[in-house]
Amino acid sequence: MSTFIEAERLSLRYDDVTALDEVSFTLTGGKIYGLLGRNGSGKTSLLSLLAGYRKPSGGTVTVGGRPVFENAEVTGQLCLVRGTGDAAVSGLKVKELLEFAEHLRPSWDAGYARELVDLFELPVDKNAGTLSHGKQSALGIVVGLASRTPVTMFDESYLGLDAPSRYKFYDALLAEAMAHPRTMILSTHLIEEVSALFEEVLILDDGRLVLHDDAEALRASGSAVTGDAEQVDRFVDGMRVLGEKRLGRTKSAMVYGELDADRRARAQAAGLDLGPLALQDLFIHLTEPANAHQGETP
Ligand SMILES: Nc1ncnc2c1ncn2[C@@H]1O[C@H](COP(=O)(O)OP(=O)(O)OP(=O)(O)O)[C@@H](O)[C@H]1O
Repeated sequence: MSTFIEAERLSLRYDDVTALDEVSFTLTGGKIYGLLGRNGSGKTSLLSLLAGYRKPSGGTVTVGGRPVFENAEVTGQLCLVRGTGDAAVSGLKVKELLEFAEHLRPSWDAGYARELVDLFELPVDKNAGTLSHGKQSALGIVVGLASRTPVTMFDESYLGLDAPSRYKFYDALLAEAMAHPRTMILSTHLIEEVSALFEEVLILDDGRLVLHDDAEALRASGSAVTGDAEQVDRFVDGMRVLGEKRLGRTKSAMVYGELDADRRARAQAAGLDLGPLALQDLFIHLTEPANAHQGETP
């Protein structure tokens, strides 16, 4: 199935709350997409529309050119894992829940599911609803990965996972994306941890899409300038500074825009380090109330 995803002026309202406001984008598919946004920015709302869980209040969303809502041919190819999964309400044992997931997904890989169950040390005979928060998240991740659906979405699936388990998830996701390329969308606000996985990034703010771009291009769209605070201040004077951090006499300033050879030589002469822009800094800058809704560039 083609996983070309197209949203056209997509809106979702809950009574008087506009959760998504005329969001438009095209995802060509076969990549790992990062969906970023602060709490309440509309990430879950957008994923529920992409998964066909809800009907848009306005606009359209299609996968492979076909509308998603109430279209079983399309929704059978999609898997959305929400937060800690839906394990708590199922009343099923872990192994029964996995059998149920297998029954729903023609693309399910049972051998891979067993490997992941071992990786996350899930007790298969335990009632899924009695698992710890983190283990329920891990179960959701197993369902999402082993489903091998052409479009797989993880809505803040790291919730409750401890750091070692989160890194197991990131490693498994990357290995899976390389071995079985498919469209994966991850919503998160733990940006620094996962940003290296993203090939494209979408940032929502207050129900609007404020940025959609290639992750590499974003990292290259600016620089982190680090060194002696006075030298940094002198160097960035007149440039567009997205954010700053200071530790004692050392300062790091995130600047937007390409640095030409002359600027780079000046940085070197002043003993300053130049690194790529961190997606997290761009995210914070774009979603700060003072900077909100200013279009597709920082
Ligand atoms: N069922 C609902 N009824 C009414 N309002 C809702 C409902 N679900 C979400 N909202 C509202 O819609 C807006 C977007 O919420 P959404 O859950 O999509 O954001 P989010 O980016 O996923 O947030 P978070 O990171 O906190 O999970 C918020 O203002 C939220 O309060």
